Amino acid sequence: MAAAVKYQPTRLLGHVFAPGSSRSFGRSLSMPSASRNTHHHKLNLIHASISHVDPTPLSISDDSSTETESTLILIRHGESLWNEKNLFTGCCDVPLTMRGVEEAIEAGKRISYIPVDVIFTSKLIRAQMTAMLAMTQHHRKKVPIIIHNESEQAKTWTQVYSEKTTKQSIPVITAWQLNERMYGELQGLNKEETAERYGKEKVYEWRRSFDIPPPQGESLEMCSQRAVAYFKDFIEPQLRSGKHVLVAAHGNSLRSIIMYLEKLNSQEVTNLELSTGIPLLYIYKEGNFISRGSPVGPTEAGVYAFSQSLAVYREQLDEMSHN
Ligand SMILES: O=C(O)[C@H](O)COP(=O)(O)O
Repeated sequence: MAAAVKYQPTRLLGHVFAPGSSRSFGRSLSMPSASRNTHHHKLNLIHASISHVDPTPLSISDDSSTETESTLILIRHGESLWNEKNLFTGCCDVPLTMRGVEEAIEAGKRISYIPVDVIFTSKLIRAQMTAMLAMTQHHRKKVPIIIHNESEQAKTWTQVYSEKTTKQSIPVITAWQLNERMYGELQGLNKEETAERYGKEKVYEWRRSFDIPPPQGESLEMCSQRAVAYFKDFIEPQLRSGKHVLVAAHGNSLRSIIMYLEKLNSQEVTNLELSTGIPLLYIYKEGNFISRGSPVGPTEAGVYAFSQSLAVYREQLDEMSHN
């Protein structure tokens, strides 16, 4: 008999996608075989940098089986200074505004009781700031620490020599493959002026279509070829091993990943919009991704009780904070 948990199911608010029940996908996600040495080398480096991390125990013990499930949280960065100026940003590296900082902290509150064992983010400061600010709100109080594997010296000079400290840390992996899509000759241009110059339809096509790139830039399809490949090769294996993952990235690199997770077609992804700083929650179980919309608040029971193991984890944190 499943253990009774304090947090009872309530309907999740703020579904980002079509309202209604969660959508799980029967497709078993097999990790593509990696042939390139650099790829294996990078995979080993990631495994090495987080192998010490024991997945936060989240297992359901019930009559039928002890199934392990893991959580995936996706967050688009908070508002950036160029978002505020309505400029195309792409791969330009600009920081958050104060509002973006507040959005990141609010996002952190909303996921503050959901387990995070490893964080993936892009090479761009607005996504890295969002990840680090969000984690200041987490009740587990582990320290996110950016992993530097870019050279042998970087690895040596950033070595942590305390097992206890290592166990109290969350590795943060930065990857250019998660960068925002490169907006080419639109980067730095004002979106409204660009629409006046090229026409609203053309700019909408560049911004939201799947396979039409902006001038000298990436289409969403081109972006997904790097972002989704990275997700499959480096992030999915972590989920499969039971680790709970937070990905802090960008509007389009995340749209391409969600297109993969939700099996959206090129028309559906055109209609997919991601707000800045809103966390999206998925449960990964037996190779399937179950979309759970966006947690509205840290106390929202629905986030924890729709998956009993999350509810148990929530209670463990409550007990930790009372001890
Ligand atoms: O790169 C940008 O300008 C924004 O991050 C996303 O822009 P978009 O909403 O036009 O894709």
